[in-house]
Amino acid sequence: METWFLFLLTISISLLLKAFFNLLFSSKKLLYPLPPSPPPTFPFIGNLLWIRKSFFHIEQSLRHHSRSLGPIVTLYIGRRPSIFSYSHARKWVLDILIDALQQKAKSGESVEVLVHFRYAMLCLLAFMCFGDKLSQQQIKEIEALQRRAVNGFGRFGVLNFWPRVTKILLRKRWEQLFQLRKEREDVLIPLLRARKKGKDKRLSNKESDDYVLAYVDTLLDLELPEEKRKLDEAEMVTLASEFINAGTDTTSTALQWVMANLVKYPHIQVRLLDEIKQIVGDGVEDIKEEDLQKMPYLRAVILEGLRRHPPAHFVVPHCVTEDTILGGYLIPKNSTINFMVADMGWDPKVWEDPMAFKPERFLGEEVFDITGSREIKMMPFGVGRRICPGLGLALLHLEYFVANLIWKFEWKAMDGDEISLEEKQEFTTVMETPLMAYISPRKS
Ligand code: HEM
Repeated sequence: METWFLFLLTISISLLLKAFFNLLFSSKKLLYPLPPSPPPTFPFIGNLLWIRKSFFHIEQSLRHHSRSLGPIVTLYIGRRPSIFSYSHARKWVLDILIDALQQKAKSGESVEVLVHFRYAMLCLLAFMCFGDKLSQQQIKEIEALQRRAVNGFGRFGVLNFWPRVTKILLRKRWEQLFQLRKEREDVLIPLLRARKKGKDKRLSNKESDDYVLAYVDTLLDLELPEEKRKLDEAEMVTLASEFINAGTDTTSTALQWVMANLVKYPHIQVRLLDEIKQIVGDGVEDIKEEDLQKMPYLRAVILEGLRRHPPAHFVVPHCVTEDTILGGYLIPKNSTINFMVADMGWDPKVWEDPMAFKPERFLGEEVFDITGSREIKMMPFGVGRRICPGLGLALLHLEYFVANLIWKFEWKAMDGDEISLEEKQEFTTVMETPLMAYISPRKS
């Protein structure tokens, strides 16, 4: 009798709970549109992609149906005759950066460089994305949104799991997520519409030097091949902000690490300056992009920076598409895997004295293959078909800004200050103690 009673009690409680959850789900306040459930075949990665979709509002599963931002960015970058096409934008951003640093140099104060690097990269990527020089106010708005999104990665990450449950238990967090998305649309949709409106006028001006093909131009033209439809505004906002986010923090973090090492090891700074001087001679104002290719030591400094301090210690999670044996272990189909990017670059079996900053290890007969297509000794941009599509752009930006920063200023640590290379995990792996440097204009 007692068992029978317990059984009935359990059933009743379950039904009550079910009714309660149903009520909650149908309550107006909680009515956020959930995208379709995660695809069944990829239990974990499916959830990850699904949450990205819900976060970024790509309801029509851009990524799942073999579309992804990576190929779209590659498509975009590939459509320009060369990445050098944005030279004037880079020069514009370089001037903004140099002006800001010059102010600081005049005041004699030390500079927290990351703030300036981030702002400069954001101006540049926003220009490439929307095709226009945005005002300081617009850049600040995008920056604030970006910081909130990036900082929210950890907080919102938990919503990957059991979304139906977290919708009840972490209701506030879901609200914040959707609020963030709305604010982002409020800022970016007007930029998108302005670009769309000016399209015909721009196309009639296609042959002029001022013409630029912006990332959003390609999104406006794009038709999803499987679904035979154009992207909607929310999807474009998602992709535009992912373009900006993916390129800003990574590049400015890498730039900070390289500059920190050049401050810490003045002999490397001097050697780099000598190389630049040898190529461009005295008295030139800026280092031009076409000069960069003649500077092997500069390339070596950048590569050593990326080896020793890769901004991403992991890649985006990948999924095994078939059972695979690796190092004697079976990795079952559909497992989520990742790669220890930083540890690969620090492997003493591959790199001599791996924790030391020695750019000369990259000076040799052969040009180092950072894509890992011959052998993988390090992979700061990932490898294979999901390799970072911004790789070429990132290397160009790093070389261009480092060369000009060293050409224009002497960089020193604060008196008696030891530059600490301790790391801290944010969206990227940044310096725990941000670089504070004294800079003084070089006498040409
Ligand atoms: C120093 C700078 C950069 C570093 C270290 C870096 C690194 C990476 C890494 C490790 C990945 C993951 C690759 C994988 O999952 O296998 C990635 C993906 C990506 N990166 Fe970069 N990146 C940088 C700059 C850029 C720039 C400038 C852009 C574009 C403007 C960009 C756009 C992307 C995109 C769109 C993806 C996703 C690719 C996909 O889903 O297939 N990145 N990046």
